[in-house]
Amino acid sequence: MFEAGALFGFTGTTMASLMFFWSMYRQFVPYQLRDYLEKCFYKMFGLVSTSVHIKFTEYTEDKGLKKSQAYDLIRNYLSSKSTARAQRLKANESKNSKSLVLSLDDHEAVEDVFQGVKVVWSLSVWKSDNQADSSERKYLTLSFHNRYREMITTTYLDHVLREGKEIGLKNRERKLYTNNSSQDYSAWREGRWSNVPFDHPATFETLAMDLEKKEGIKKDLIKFTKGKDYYRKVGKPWKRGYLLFGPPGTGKSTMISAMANFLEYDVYDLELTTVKDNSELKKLMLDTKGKSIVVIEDIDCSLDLTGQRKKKKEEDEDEEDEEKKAEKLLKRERSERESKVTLSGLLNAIDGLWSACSGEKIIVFTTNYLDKLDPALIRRGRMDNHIEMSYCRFEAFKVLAKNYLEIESHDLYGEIKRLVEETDMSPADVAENLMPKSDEDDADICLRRLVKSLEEEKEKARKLAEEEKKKKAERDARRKKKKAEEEHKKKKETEENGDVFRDNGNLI
Ligand SMILES: Nc1ncnc2c1ncn2[C@@H]1O[C@H](COP(=O)(O)OP(=O)(O)OP(=O)(O)O)[C@@H](O)[C@H]1O
Ligand SMILES: [Mg+2]
Repeated sequence: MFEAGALFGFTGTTMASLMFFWSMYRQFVPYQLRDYLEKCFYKMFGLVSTSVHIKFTEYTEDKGLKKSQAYDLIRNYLSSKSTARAQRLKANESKNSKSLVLSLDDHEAVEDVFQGVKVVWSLSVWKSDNQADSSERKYLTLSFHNRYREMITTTYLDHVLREGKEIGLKNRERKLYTNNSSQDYSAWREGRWSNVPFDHPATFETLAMDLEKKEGIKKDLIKFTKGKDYYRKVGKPWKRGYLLFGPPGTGKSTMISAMANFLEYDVYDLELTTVKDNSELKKLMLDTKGKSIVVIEDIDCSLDLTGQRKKKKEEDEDEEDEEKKAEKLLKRERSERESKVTLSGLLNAIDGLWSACSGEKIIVFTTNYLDKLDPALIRRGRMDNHIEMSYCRFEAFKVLAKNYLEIESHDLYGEIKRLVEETDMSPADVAENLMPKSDEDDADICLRRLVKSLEEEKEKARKLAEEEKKKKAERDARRKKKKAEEEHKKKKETEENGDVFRDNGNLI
């Protein structure tokens, strides 16, 4: 009835009276009676009516009783419309119990306007007449004027489903997936992945790094998320690869969380060493959903991905001490025993992911040593954006000071600026110094602690450089001596051979 009034575009006092009548009717007439009356009304009204009704049931009955995806998407779409316009709403807790989600109450209707055309959505509940059967089925009815049949059944419904999907993705509880089975005691299993709610607090605002670089990354990410049509136009899958490299504690993992929070994506943390073989890896990759970041951390340590290249390099490093060599060999043997994933398997899995999945996806590799990686793995097209996470410089320090001490300037800033520019200290270490250790620790104490720490670090680096220089000189001297000995030996051998030749000559 209300639907009919709205659809026919009654205005002014007619509409006001109708609205009053409608709210009285809704308040005082029980819904069982209302359902009956409305059915009769529609039957009678249908004979002369020019309105069209489309029913969307909560469950589809074709393959057993299966939840209808379209119904869920429409409910998502209607949630915001209902909050703004419906008279009776239902409040539910969100999945992460952090907020309330309002939606259309049963037996309630809400109006929507699309391209100037009014439509009405109503939510009804069907209950079985059979006393023994207590089940109830919900359904949504879309009502509109027949004149707009074409537009509503195509453009409008497409719009509703698309928006519903977007809203659903936005409201969903984001997840951190892992393939590492040893960590999943409290996690839910979903196919090959287990998951826990993703609740990392890192954001780009709290990430300490060069501001220009940070803005560049944000812009790149925004461009990527809006690039659906562009990627289609240039014939590329809608994916982007990031390689984050830099020393430990410079914020590579923090950056991944900031990216996920910025884009509102899920995170798949792929532990390569626990993947059995190449085909398992491919299945894992294909099992990931859209709007997600697939992460492989410390890719240089995960597997012997550099193969022959690395072995050759090791042979060249004749100065490397035995202990280190044995440790590396043990590590490689262990990873070979645990996993049979190869470099080409990884490349294929990434390319499979690139081409076979729908929806936008980002893959991130992190490493402490860029030069240890095979060029094929990090070439543009696979890893489109190479981002260096560096030691804490003044810009990054200011962000950390703001985060940890809530200050934007201080007398010590000048000294700190000089020190951080000439000392390599990771943001993790700077942050540790800035963190108050007791209630008495104010900004002044924390900054002085940082200055002291930076000075110590500087001194340590100076001593280390001196030692390195000394070691290098010794190494050079050893090499020179070895070379001279070899040359001397060679010369001696040539002379001896010459003597034998002369002796032989004499004999002849
Ligand atoms: N750039 C940064 N901005 C803000 N906090 C940072 C930054 N870098 C490090 N931190 C702090 O230091 C901690 C360790 O950083 P993170 O784990 O991101 O380093 P990483 O580069 O991934 O190190 P690794 O190479 O050892 O994995 C973080 O929890 C965070 O608190
Ligand atoms: Mg890390």
